[in-house]
Amino acid sequence: MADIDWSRWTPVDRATLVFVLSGDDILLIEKKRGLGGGKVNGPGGKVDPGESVEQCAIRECKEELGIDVSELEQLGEHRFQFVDGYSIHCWVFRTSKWGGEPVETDEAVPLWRRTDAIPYERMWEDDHIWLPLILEGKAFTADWIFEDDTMLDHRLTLLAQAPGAPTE
Ligand SMILES: CNc1ncnc2c1ncn2[C@@H]1O[C@H](COP(=O)(O)OP(=O)(O)OP(=O)(O)O)[C@@H](O)[C@H]1O
Repeated sequence: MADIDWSRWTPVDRATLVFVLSGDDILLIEKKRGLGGGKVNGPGGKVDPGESVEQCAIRECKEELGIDVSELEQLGEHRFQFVDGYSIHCWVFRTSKWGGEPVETDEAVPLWRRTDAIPYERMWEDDHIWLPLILEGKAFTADWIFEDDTMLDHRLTLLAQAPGAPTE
């Protein structure tokens, strides 16, 4: 963390991640392409110009899985810095309200898993550190440094309430 001034940090991209919870189950995706292609993650993607993070979360769930999510709870905030210069500010939501049946699309394959059997070995290296907090409904902000797929450093802070909307 030493050589990054997080107070002046501005991301190249903003993005979202959404976790749909249903009883003991969580809805994940096998991402087919783009950043993290081949990995398991939640549905999500880059925020379009003029769009709020919540609007992005709803749109990405529709595009990637064909479902309509609502009552999104914004719980987490990630600042991912890659050593090649790329960076992404990611907003994490959870919900137990959705409509429709998840279907495979050009971007993703739906994957229901029990929350006690999340396939962390197929996910980004950071996920096992913070996804348990999302399951518990705990709010957090976290900073991460990655070199390609390898996590070099991180700092995670639990919050008393959800992180606010992006300011940049
Ligand atoms: C480094 N450690 C990481 N750990 C967990 N999740 C990570 C992540 N790094 C990126 N992510 C997520 O991966 C998605 C990529 O999004 P993104 O680049 O938009 O890909 P996508 O192919 O959908 O692009 P388009 O929006 O279609 O352009 C997006 O949800 C983003 O938050």
